[in-house]
Amino acid sequence: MVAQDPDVLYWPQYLTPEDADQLYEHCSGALAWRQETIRMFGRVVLQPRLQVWMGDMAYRYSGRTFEPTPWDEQLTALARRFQDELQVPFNSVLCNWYQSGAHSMGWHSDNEPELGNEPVIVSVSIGAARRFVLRQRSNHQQRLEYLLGHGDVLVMRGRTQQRWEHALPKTQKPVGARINLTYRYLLRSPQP
Ligand SMILES: O=C(O)CCC(=O)C(=O)O
Ligand SMILES: [Fe+2]
Repeated sequence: MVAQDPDVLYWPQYLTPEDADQLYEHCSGALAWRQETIRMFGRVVLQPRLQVWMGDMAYRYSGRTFEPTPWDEQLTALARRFQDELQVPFNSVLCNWYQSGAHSMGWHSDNEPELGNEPVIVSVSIGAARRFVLRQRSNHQQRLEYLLGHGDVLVMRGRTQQRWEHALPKTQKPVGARINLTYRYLLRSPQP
């Protein structure tokens, strides 16, 4: 079998609009959202989004360690659904809240060593639709783009994190708020 490159599954409206509405209400109200700082080129800057790291272990990226908040019941139920669907375990979820078009996520790969070689990352989108873009590391002209809407799920797996980067670009257009949940499996806690 030829390996998919990138290996991306896209399941539009995986959640019904009603379930997605309910999940949005729940997440926006019940999670302990924070606007975190990270170190970028030696400077400490606020991230252009709110975040919650949830799960069994701490997570380390961009020079910071994030201690987890305990599992939420609804987000645990979703993790079980994805485990059944994809036959791989998930023990963490990074929640991102983009409150306007000015909130974004820059180019990166989810390639921290704790995620292992070929991580399976499941991304759930709720709220306003936003562009999600992938580009090949070795050729930035090679791109793939999805408009991730309310209830959509996108899965990245195989060598996608090794060979591709992804981003959620800012937009000047007036857009509503969007919450994104990315389920991951951490092999171990980060090494100090
Ligand atoms: O918001 C998104 O769709 C992307 C989130 C993402 O790439 C991440 O959390 O690593
Ligand atoms: Fe990512």
